[in-house]
Amino acid sequence: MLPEGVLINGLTGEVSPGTGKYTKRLSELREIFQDQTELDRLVEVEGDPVVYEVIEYRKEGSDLFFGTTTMEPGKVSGEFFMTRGHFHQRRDMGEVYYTQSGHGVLLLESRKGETKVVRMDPGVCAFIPPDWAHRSINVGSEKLVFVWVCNVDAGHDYGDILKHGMRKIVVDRDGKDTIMNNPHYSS
Ligand SMILES: O=P(O)(O)OC[C@H]1O[C@](O)(CO)[C@@H](O)[C@@H]1O
Ligand SMILES: [Fe+2]
Repeated sequence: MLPEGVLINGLTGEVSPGTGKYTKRLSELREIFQDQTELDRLVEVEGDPVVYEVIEYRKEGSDLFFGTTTMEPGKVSGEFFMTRGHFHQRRDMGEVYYTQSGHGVLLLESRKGETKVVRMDPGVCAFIPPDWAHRSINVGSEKLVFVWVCNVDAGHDYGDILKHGMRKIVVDRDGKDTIMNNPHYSS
């Protein structure tokens, strides 16, 4: 394993050299949005738009890996495009998100049910403590691009968020991103 400088384009999220990538489209995120009828309509009319793309840089044998998440702007009945959201399988491992461009909200929730919000504006480096669920939301009108750094063993635990939702949602109210209680949250 040798050191290496990796070029990250803060406007497009391109990683050179990257070692893997995936894309999430709206139809794959159906369960996490409030208005699924409107989501189905958007998928039909807009041809299943991309919501976010993740590109990673990972080296076999390293304890750390990093990458970019690039989120498209968009809404479903006023609810902004967001990631699935997850806890880490390893409860002792956190993460770092460093925003490069665009504007977002990082929604965090502890196991005890505390909610925190960190604004994702260019230059903000967000600390995600171990055992806090995290979801990023693009509240702007351009791409939201951020770099994340994590332990390779952290893993993703999507189960709890998928089953119960998060306690808060982020919606457009009169042109302003607004944090509201999730009417569909189930404890
Ligand atoms: O894995 P999710 O919740 O769909 O969100 C994707 C984001 O989370 C990560 O898994 C990093 O924790 C990245 O791949 C990306 O920032
Ligand atoms: Fe994570």
